[in-house]
Formats: sequence, structure tokens, C-alpha cells
Amino acid sequence: MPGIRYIVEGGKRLSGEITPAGNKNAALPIIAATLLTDQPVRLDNVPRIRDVETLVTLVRSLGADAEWTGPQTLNIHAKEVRVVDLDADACARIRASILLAGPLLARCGGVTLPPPGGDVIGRRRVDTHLLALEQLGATIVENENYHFRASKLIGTDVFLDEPSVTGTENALMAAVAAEGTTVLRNAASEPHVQDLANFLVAIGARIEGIGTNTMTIQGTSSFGSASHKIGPDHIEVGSLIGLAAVTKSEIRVRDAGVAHLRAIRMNFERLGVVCEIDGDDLLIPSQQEMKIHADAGGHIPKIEDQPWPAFPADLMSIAVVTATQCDGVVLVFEKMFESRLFFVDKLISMGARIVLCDPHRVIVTGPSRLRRAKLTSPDIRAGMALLIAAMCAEGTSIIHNAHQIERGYERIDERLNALGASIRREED
Ligand SMILES: CC(=O)N[C@H]1[C@@H](OP(=O)(O)OP(=O)(O)OC[C@H]2O[C@@H](n3ccc(=O)[nH]c3=O)[C@H](O)[C@@H]2O)O[C@H](CO)[C@@H](O)[C@@H]1O
Ligand SMILES: C=C(OP(=O)(O)O)C(=O)O
Repeated sequence: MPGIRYIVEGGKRLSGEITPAGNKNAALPIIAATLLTDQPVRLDNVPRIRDVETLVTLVRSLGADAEWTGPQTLNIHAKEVRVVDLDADACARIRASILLAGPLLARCGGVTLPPPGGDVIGRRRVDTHLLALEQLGATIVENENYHFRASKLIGTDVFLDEPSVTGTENALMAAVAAEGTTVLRNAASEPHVQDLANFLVAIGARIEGIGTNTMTIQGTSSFGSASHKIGPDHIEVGSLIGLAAVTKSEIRVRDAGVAHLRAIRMNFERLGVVCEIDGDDLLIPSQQEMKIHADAGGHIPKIEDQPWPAFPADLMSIAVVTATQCDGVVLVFEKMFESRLFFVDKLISMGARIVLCDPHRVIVTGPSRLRRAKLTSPDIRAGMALLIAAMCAEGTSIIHNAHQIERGYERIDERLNALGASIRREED
């Protein structure tokens, strides 16, 4: 696969309307969950991003028919599923390959999965997945692959060792097909976990407590057909807030899913970036205060990620780049991934005033004038943060490894250019 680079002319003001793509992290588990039913399923608002294409290839290799019948519409019919040796390279490209475990345990009694991939942003645990699936009756043998087997899945009371997003999703997909009742405690409740649960209900699952950290599931052995629309990507919406703020642009985000934006808006407000709500649209005005609000007593404020409904880990890189353009000092504390903040050296080379205190914390002092640079995108969100920095900087910047950005953001060059950006996409 050729590399991609973006040539970005900075200093452009953007204006206009944009509709967020469907949520990557909802589309992926829902595509995996289509393997639970032998009936046809129609998915709308599916983002056309690399991770989705990779998972669709894996699902096809298992015997499911998967056809794009519209730009964002994917029909999947897993009439028969055969257990095959999955393409290890494809599995290693995406974190979501591990999500095949739950559905294939339920449908075929087992699967062998090579280790999953995904962003290289620190250690990515799978222990929560293993713990939950074992409690539901699976045996798991680990060598260079994970061998999952279960003659029968049996519901039980499961307390997850941490509210892992994909761990909760795997447990949920196994539990809906297990015999009897499962209670999943300390579960993740992110919008994508809710979206998966709602899809499972649409194909016939019985789940109570969707959106909370305790879900009660009555297992069933028969699943039907469904048509389901993937919700908007709140991480893309948060990225657009940061982008509009630092480029002083007025952007209307159509059908933004405002019900899921409270913690995101609250944290941008701490940086002096205030958005307006208009129905389900989010309006980001061009005139922003861009002043970091001190905590009570004049103390240095903090932006930190936490499990949902608090501020999402996937927006930390965007918060850092936004803060470089705001007046004041803020501590950004990323608690989850120990390599996610290392990309700040690239912002520093552009002129940002940031101290990397340790792998999890940076102090940002702003505002600083960003200069053009030659950059390399280490992961999806740092890549997007660098794209935002390049659009805010004076001069023309180059972002190598931009295919990382495209793992998560659909046609971002075209869609931002339609708002007035200048991003040229080239093979690298
Ligand atoms: C395919 C997919 O869906 N990937 C997402 C998924 O990965 P993934 O499911 O791999 O991440 P996990 O939720 O397992 O993360 C590990 C653990 O970190 C902890 N934790 C989480 C958030 C936080 O702000 N602080 C914290 O300490 C949680 O308790 C969690 O259990 O969830 C991550 C956390 O939202 C996101 O970064 C990834 O984009
Ligand atoms: C970390 C991310 O994705 P993944 O879990 O798929 O690597 C992300 O979306 O920011």
C-alpha cells in the first residue's frame, strides 16, 4: 500500500457546513456483530475509512457476503460462516480484529485470532476481553495467536477489570448469544458501545441498561434481520471544534449528535472555545475568546481524559493543539496511553510552547505562533492534530504518513477543502 502525504497551505479561514462521518468505533463492532445473525443486515452511514475496509475484508473471508450498495451503505449477509485462518496482516492493521472473538464464539464455537493491531500509542491490553469471555464459558489458549473455544456460552455475573471499550463490546456480543442471563458490570458506555448495543437489540438481543456501566442481557439463540444507521463520530466533531477555533473559522456541523457532546464542549469551553447548539447542529463561531479559564483560586486548570461520559482519550491530541493557540496555561493529563503525547515534539518544532512532563502529562502555554514544518503522522489523532497545526501555521507544511489519519477520518482532505482549506493529497 503506498504511503500518503498531505501538502497543507496554512493560514486559510474556513467557512461553511460539514456533516460528520459515521463513528469508526461504532461501525467496527457492528460489522463484527453482523456475524451473529444468518439474516441480511443493512448498515447506513458507514464511514469509508481504511479500518472499515480491512474489517469488511476479514468478514468476507469468513464467508459473509458484504456489498457496498451506496456510498455509505453496507449490506452484510452472514448466511453461513466458516472458520478460517484469518489474514494475520489484516488483523494486525486494526484493533477491531479482536472484536471477531465474541461473535465467532457464539456462531461457530471458536476462532483463532492473531494479535490485534491499531494505533501504536502504548500498550494495548486484551486482558479484559479474555477475562470476560472466559467467565462466559470460553477457554482461551494463548501462544503467538489467541485460540478461543466454547462448546456453549453461559450467562453469568461478570465484573470487568476495567471499563475497556472493545472488551465490553466483545463481552456483549458473546452474552447476547449465551444461555441465560449475563450481568456486565464496570462496562464501558461510550456512544459507540451504545450504538453496538442498539444494533444488537435491532437484531433481536435483549439488553437493559444501555448507556450505563451495568448491562443485563438475556441470551437468545435466534437473531433476525435489521437496518441500522451508525451514529455520528463525536471524535470527528471534537476535531472540527479544535480546527475551527485555531483557524478562526465559522463552521456549522450538521447532525452533530449534540446529546453526546456535553463533556467535549465543557472542556473546549475551559480553553475559551464556545459552541452553539441549533437543533442537532453544532455551530462553531469564528469569534472565540481563546482564553484558558483558571480554576477557582487562580489555579492552573487541567484537561484530562476519563471513561465516558467524561472527556474522551481520542480527543487529547486535539485538545493539546487547540491549547497552543489559547491565552494562558493548561495541564493536559492523558491517563490511558503512554505514547500518545510524544507527538508534541512535532508541535514544539513548529513553535508551540509545551513541556512534556512525563509520558502522560504536558503543560501547554499559549498562544504561540506556529511555523510551517515537515511532519510525520504517528497515529490517527496525533495526525489530525498535526493537520490542524499545519492549517493554523504560516506557510506550507508537509505531513507524511497521512494514511494514518485516513484510518479514522473519511476523505478529510476533500471535505476540508470544500470549506476553504488547501490540502493536496499525494502518494508518498
Ligand atoms: C476500536 C476502538 O473502539 N478503539 C477505541 C477503544 O480502544 P480499546 O478498546 O482498545 O481501549 P480500552 O477501552 O480497552 O482502553 C483501556 C482502558 O483505559 C482506561 N481509560 C480509558 C479512557 C480514559 O480516558 N482513561 C482510561 O484510563 C479504561 O478504563 C479502559 O479500560 O477505546 C479507547 C478508549 O476510549 C480508544 O482510544 C480507542 O479509539
Ligand atoms: C486509538 C484509536 O483507534 P484504534 O483503537 O482503532 O487503534 C483511535 O481511534 O484514536
